[in-house]
Formats: sequence, structure tokens, C-alpha cells
Amino acid sequence: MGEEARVSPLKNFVAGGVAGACLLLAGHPLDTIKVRLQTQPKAPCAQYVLYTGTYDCFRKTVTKEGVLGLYKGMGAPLAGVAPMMAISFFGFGLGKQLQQPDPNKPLTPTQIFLSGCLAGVFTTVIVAPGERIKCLLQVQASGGGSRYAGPVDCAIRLYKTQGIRSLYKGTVLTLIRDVPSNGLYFLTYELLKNFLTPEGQSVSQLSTPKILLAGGIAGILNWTIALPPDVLKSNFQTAADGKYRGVADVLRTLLREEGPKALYKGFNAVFLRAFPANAACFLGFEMALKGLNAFAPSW
Ligand SMILES: CC(=O)O[C@H](CC(=O)[O-])C[N+](C)(C)C
Repeated sequence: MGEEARVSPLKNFVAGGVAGACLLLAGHPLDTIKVRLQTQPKAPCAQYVLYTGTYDCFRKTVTKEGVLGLYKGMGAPLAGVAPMMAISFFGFGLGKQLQQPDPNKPLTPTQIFLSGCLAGVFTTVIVAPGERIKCLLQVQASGGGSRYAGPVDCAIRLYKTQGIRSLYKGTVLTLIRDVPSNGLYFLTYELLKNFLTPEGQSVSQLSTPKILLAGGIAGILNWTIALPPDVLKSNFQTAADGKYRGVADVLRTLLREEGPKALYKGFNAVFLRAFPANAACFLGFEMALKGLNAFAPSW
């Protein structure tokens, strides 16, 4: 892989936070549609289905709840996505450093993939409870209920009723989703950055459209492997207690009731969101990094 200057962990962390904010602003409306499609109750026949597809869900949400309905449940991710991406870029940078004692020796694609996997392990600590709260809020609005007043209320109630275990319900599925997908995410971005950099130029000089392209494609590939475990996770995290006996049981139940297609529920919303959200995310990262290098070169 091409050579790139080593980035300090602090800069990775701060620029990663900026990347997370960009990811959320560009991607949350389609994330709401995705979760609602993934978790809508199975209807006895097509006529009674709540949402027939991505556009139908978008239209009904905006008609019933206004545009702000698309931003429901954003409180928890707002407090979670920026730190999550900060930890993700930090973990990725750390993984690279641990495997590269000599900064002049380029990393192999496998080493880059493993660095991304490490990022996925780190982020699960905050992603698992964040996703549990976000999914519960997104789903309660589509079911017409208002059990939780907001993210903080939801976190407190979950904690009070069943303790920390309830907040961390879905951790194994979060790991299954995020460890390999983070690996593929960062590997794709780095490979594409190298591929798109003209001969004799440095990867840090890559143009904005090329950064957007590399980031968008990384986001799409990340979701091709993240979506099936994400469907299982959303169902598990929003199910009534005791409905499933474990991860395998969610998979079995979903396959039995809805067939393998169910593992790609919310496909359109996910892939419509993946490109712009992740293009914005990596552009935010690269620009924040440039700003930090200019204003705080010694960090
Ligand atoms: C599966 C997932 O959450 O992907 C993140 C990007 C997105 O579209 O939300 C990126 N990451 C792989 C860092 C978790």
C-alpha cells in the first residue's frame, strides 16, 4: 500500500468525531426508514402491510409526523455517532500503528483489514447501547406509541428495569455486524484512495470528488456484509423480553417466518443512504485532518 504520513491518535480521534457528525447529518433520515422497514410487524396479507417499501415509508412518515419524523431518535446517535466514529478512526489508526513498527514499511491489505476489525471491537462498547436506544425510539414512533420520552428517558428506564444488561442487549450481534464490516470499510477506502491517486502524487492530495467516491463505495461494501446481522440486531434489540432465546433463535425465527429475503430488509434505504452518508463521513474526516495539520501541526 502507498505511503502516507503517520497520523497522531489525537488527530484521528478529533477528525473522526467530525466525520461522525457529517455521517449522521447526511444519513439519519434514511436510517429511520431502514429501521422501520426492518422491524414492521409481519402482515397477514400484502393489503395490511404498514409500509410497502422505501418510498411508501418515507411518504407516510413525512405525512404523519412531518419532516422531523425522519430525524426521530437522532438524540442518541448525535451523542453516540460522533464519539463512535472518533473511536473508530482512533482504533483504526492504533491498529495500523501496532502492526507497523517501521513507518516506512507499508501495511499489507490484511493488516489494514485487521486494523479496521480492531476499530469495530472498540466501537461496540458505545454502539451496542446506542443502537438499542435508537432502534427502540425509531420503532415506537412507527407503532404509534410513546413509551419513552427520549433517549435519556429510554436509557434510564432500561437501566432501572433490568440494569446494564438491558442496555447492552444485542452486543453479540453488534460485534458480528461491526467487526468484519469495519475491516472491509477501511480496507476499501484505503485501497481506493491508493488506486485513485495519480502516479507520483501523495494520497493526501486526493481531490474532493475522489474522496467522496472512495468513501461512498466503502460505505456500500461495508453494508453488503453488515446488513444481515443488522436486521437480526434491530429485531433482537426491539423485541419483547423473552421473545428470542438468543442470536441463533432470531435467525431461525426470521428465516422460518419470512424467508432469506428478510435478511436484506431495508435494502433500498440502506443502500440509498450508504453512499452519501459515508462519502460525507470520509470527506469530513479528510478536511478536519487537513485543518488540524494546518492549525495544530505539533499535536
Ligand atoms: C454498519 C455501520 O454502522 O457502518 C458505519 C457507516 C454507516 O453507514 O453508518 C461505519 N462503520 C463501519 C464505521 C461502523
